[in-house]
Amino acid sequence: MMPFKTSTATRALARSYASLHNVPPAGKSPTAIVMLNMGGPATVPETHDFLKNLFSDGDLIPLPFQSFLAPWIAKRRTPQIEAQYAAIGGGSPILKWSEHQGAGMAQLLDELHPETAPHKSYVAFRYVRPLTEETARQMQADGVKRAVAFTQYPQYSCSTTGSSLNELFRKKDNFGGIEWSVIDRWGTHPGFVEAVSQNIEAALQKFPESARGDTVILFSAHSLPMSVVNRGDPYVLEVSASVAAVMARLGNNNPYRLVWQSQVGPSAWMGPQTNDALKGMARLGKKQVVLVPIAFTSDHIETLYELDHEYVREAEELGIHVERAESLNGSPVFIRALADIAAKHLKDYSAGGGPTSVQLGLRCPGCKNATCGQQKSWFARGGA
Ligand SMILES: C=CC1=C(C)c2cc3[nH]c(cc4nc(cc5[nH]c(cc1n2)c(C)c5CCC(=O)O)C(CCC(=O)O)=C4C)c(C)c3C=C
Ligand code: FES
Ligand SMILES: [Fe+2]
Repeated sequence: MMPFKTSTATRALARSYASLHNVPPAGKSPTAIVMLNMGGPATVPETHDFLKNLFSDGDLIPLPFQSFLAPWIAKRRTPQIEAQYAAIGGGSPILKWSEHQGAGMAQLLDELHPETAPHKSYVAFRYVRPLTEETARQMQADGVKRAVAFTQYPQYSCSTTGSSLNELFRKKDNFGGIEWSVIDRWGTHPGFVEAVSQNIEAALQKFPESARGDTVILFSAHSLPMSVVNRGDPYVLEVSASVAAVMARLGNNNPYRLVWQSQVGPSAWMGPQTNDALKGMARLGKKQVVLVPIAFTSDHIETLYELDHEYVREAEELGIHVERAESLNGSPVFIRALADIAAKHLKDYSAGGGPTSVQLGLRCPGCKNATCGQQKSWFARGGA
């Protein structure tokens, strides 16, 4: 234990010395902001490897005989999912949007927090390139000594952000002993809330003014298996908090519900399901709905295929007019929010704040995954 304590103390001392004496960062080594996300196949032929990596992730889907079952399930599922990526233009736009958002954020950060400039954003995906090892190689080539792991999932789930942090922990040696801190959730940040609200307002504008107040706002988030919810995963609570914050910002002028999409397989998942909720709205005589993706910051098959191709069409056949609020994608308000979140984190850290949120330290009451515990302790020591 002693070496950890010593290195944490040394880092804290160096940080407070630097902040008191305004010492510029040594050399030109950039402060890395590592944007963590799941990724998606950039082209249709990459779908199989994406699914294979996804079904091999025991933090997301623990399977018996995982290394045998994962390739088998992936192979069976590939044609159906390939067709969906083909239908949305030949691949997932997530890498394009992550690079765009990251570059905009890093540029703003140099102004907002010059003490840690230059900042450079990196993408680390969980299931497609650039995977953690590739990002680590690039960061080593750039001489990175200090990095912030910045989850791009606004709300924390052990199956998403937790999986990415576990993967960083497992691959830590590839980075060559750099100093880490973590931004693990930001689902009620005012800038994020503002960006989502503006996209909802734009969708509401598409309805005639006289009937706008009757429009139902349906927030749709990727569902979770009930086994994960009942383990004590914080995601459902945190998505609900985002919804409440957005509705408060919109003045609570419309009725709304939070519904859940994209469940996979036969087990019980969090509900109500988005498509059932739309049918329910039709049955209740509701004629206007704004559909809002709330748990993902760029377009992906769940918005472009599942929502736009399937649910919106089905709802319109039932006589409902549905407008989907745009995903955050290139929203300048959102990019500014990312920069504000990172700047505050770097400022607090320079002032002696901890490397992670207090909340990250607590494992789910039902957690049996030893890696979660090791990962949390390691990040709590700043990656030492
Ligand atoms: C916050 C978002 C997401 C949560 C929470 C989440 C949990 C979760 N997902 C699966 C299984 C699959 N997810 C798949 C695709 C997929 N998942 C998300 C987001 C969350 N998942 C997105 C954005 C995507 C699509 C990626 C893209 O298009 O860019 C898939 C693959 C597609 C399919 O086969 O249907 C699976 C499988 C589980 C089991 C889970 C919680 C434990
Ligand atoms: S599953 Fe939540 S901390 Fe391990
Ligand atoms: Fe998923």
